[in-house]
Order: sequence, then structure tokens, then C-alpha cells
Amino acid sequence: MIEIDGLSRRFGDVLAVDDVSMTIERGSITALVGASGSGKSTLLRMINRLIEPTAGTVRIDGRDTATVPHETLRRGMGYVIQGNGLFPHWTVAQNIATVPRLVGWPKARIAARVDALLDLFGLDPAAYRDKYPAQLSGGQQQRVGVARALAAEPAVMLMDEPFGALDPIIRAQAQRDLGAIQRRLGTTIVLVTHDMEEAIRLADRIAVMRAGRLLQDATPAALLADPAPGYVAELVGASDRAFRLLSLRPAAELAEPGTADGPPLDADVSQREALGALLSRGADAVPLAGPEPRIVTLAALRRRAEVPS
Ligand SMILES: Nc1ncnc2c1ncn2[C@@H]1O[C@H](COP(=O)(O)OP(=O)(O)OP(=O)(O)O)[C@@H](O)[C@H]1O
Repeated sequence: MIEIDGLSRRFGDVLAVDDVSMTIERGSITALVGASGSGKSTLLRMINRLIEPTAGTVRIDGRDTATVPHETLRRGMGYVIQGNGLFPHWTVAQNIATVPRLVGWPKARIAARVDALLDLFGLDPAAYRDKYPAQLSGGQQQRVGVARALAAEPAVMLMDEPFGALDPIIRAQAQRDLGAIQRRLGTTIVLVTHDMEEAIRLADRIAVMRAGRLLQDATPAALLADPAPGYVAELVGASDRAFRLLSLRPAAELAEPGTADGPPLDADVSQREALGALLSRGADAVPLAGPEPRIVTLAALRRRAEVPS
């Protein structure tokens, strides 16, 4: 668990982070969102003390990070930045092995870990371990960057716009990879992003920052259903809120007994996908695959999408 308490950082006249307190549960993904200059990166970098706070504390599993030597703290946390920061003259394997080597893992354990991570990220170890970063696509480089940050099995991973430079399709793939790996390894992830869709898709909690202050820290569903008035409500987007709410939940949740025309939708589609099918079929109800005949109706979706004004 990461406990941030009264954390501030001043740069000259600028209060980049202003008295932020929040708790990040172990094994969760927290997204920091907000406009450019709102203090997201500064807050992130104070967690591993790449930036020293002007005031306040960060405790990790109860231990004040001010009492931990910088080296130890940073090696214990993965850190990924936009553009991946791979060493160009090192092979993929050498890049991934950076921290395990520093902390003195035996060679065989490092080699096994490198191959396991390449596998995990869908890169064939035999084909990729000896390549140099310039021989990889941008998406592959980014995956190697994330693999490197995960190499020494850090309990905490800090990510600053990790997917910012990727095109939309590769970005979606990278987000799915990260979600799957996080669930498998139980890593605690703090992620800075400009992209609200990314935050909604990936995060267990979304922290919205503005001018250094934390305005709201909530689950995606709570943020969409009940955003703080003003900036957060604007950011969440009044017109998109209904769609975003529907994209979070499965259609099966709203299923009722009955039959309707047309091919059944897969049992695991989201409510948003069910709405899409209803609109494109011009129907009031669509069938949903399953052992019993069941349908999702436009009326049920409409009730679900209603957000208090
Ligand atoms: N090293 C520094 N020296 C002086 N000012 C800084 C420094 N780092 C950040 N700032 C200022 O602190 C404020 C917050 O910056 P920060 O990079 O944390 O914002 P951000 O929300 O991450 O922005 P972006 O999304 O553009 O990366 C900005 O006004 C920035 O100019």
C-alpha cells in the first residue's frame, strides 16, 4: 500500500503539487489524469523520490520513503516513461536485464527471466533477445521498456504516459497486455495519462489533478456517475458520460428472459456494444447468447445510462 500524506512540491514560484493526500491499494492500478502542467508527473516522481517533496510524506507498506536510500527505493520500483528510454547500444536482453544485473541475480536466473518476459509480451525470445532497439517497431520497443521495468519483479510500477507515442491499435494492445500482466503479477501500478478512455479502461481508481491539487480520487464508475462539479465534470465529458458508463459493465447484467429477432450477441459484450447493436438493428431488444432465451432491451440500457444532472 502507498500512503501519500500532505505531499507538496514547489519549483520557485510554482506550487507543482499542492498538499495531495491519497492511498493506493496494493495490487491496484491508479491513473493520474489532468491537464498539462497539473502536477501529475511531479507527483509520480515523488513516489520514488526522483523528485524530493517540499513537504509531506510517502509511506510504502508503512515505511516512510525518506528513510530508504534512493538506490534501494528506485530499484524496488519499476519506472517507465514515454518513448521507453531503452539503451540503444544494448540488446533487448541486456536492456531487460538492467536491474536484475545491478542487484546481482545469477546469470541463469536473469536469462530465464528475460525469456519469460519476452514470452509474456508476445515477443519470441529466440527472435528478439539479441536484437537492438532500433531493429524493433515503436510498439515493440515500448513493450520491451515495460518488460525492463518489470524485470526485477517490483511490487510497484510507476508509468508516465507509457503509451502516449503509440498508434491507437498498438496502444489498445499494449493496454490489454498491461492489464493482463498486472492481474497475473499483482503489481501495484501508478500511471500518468492524458487519455480518459485509457484511465477508464485500465484503472481501478482515477485521481484527477488540477493546478497541483487532487480534485477527486474515485473508481471509474463513481467518477462517471458522480463527478465533482466543475473541472472534473467537464473532463469526464457530459455527452460521453453515458457511453462511458455503459462501456464499463457487461450487457448480461441487464439481461431479462425473452426472445427477440436477429443473431444473439456474445454473452460477454459490454452494455455499450449492446446499445450499438440495438441502434444498428433499429430494434427495441436484442437476444443475448446463453442457455436460456434472454434479451437486452433499449429501455433497460436507457435506465442504466441515465446520469443525475
Ligand atoms: N524541474 C522543474 N523546474 C521548474 N518547474 C517545474 C519543474 N518540473 C515541473 N515544473 C512545473 O511544475 C508544474 C507541474 O509539472 P508536471 O510536469 O508535474 O505536470 P504534468 O501534469 O505532468 O504535465 P504534463 O502532462 O504536461 O507532463 C508545471 O507548471 C511545470 O512547469
